[in-house]
Amino acid sequence: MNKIGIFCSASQTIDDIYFQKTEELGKWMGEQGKTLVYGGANMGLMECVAQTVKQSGGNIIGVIPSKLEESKRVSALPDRFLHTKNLSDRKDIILAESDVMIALPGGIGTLDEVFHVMASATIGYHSKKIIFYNINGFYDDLLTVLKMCEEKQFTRGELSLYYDVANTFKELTNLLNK
Ligand SMILES: Nc1ncnc2c1ncn2[C@@H]1O[C@H](COP(=O)(O)O)[C@@H](O)[C@H]1O
Repeated sequence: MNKIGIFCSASQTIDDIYFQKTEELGKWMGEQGKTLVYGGANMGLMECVAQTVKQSGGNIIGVIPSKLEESKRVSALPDRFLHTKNLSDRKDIILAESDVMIALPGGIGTLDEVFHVMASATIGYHSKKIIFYNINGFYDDLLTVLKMCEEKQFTRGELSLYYDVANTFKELTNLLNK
């Protein structure tokens, strides 16, 4: 798993623990020579992971829609940019470029990306997984809702076919090393 897609918050005002855990992941990715594939913005956990991947020797691909390019929120860190027309094709390009994807804590943008990846897997477009990095139990409530959908048979089979959960950094790197 060399190319790792990351979906994560663009917010600057979240608790410091999310930045610390993101830095730990970015450092590991750089040291392992991994490539980060992400949304390419210079904000929040996105810029944080890109900075630490870069400092530790990894490569970075930023996938950036034209509307965001106009907004001056584009990071200077990616080694390569892939330009997209809109948010929808960006999700497909991040998916196509990544071997596996991680959901760090995030808001509506992150959740949109995660659900796009899982929904397209359920109908056979691909067989790549999302790993929820459950820092501080951030995804506990969402995971409960997914389980409830499964128990009430609103899903086609077990959703755990499409995602894994890492509650610790060790669990995350074990999944990435599989
Ligand atoms: N301003 C943005 N620039 C680039 N990418 C963005 C931006 N806002 C959202 N994204 C994408 O969505 C998530 C972050 O959204 P949150 O609502 O903060 O979770 C990130 O993975 C970007 O790909």
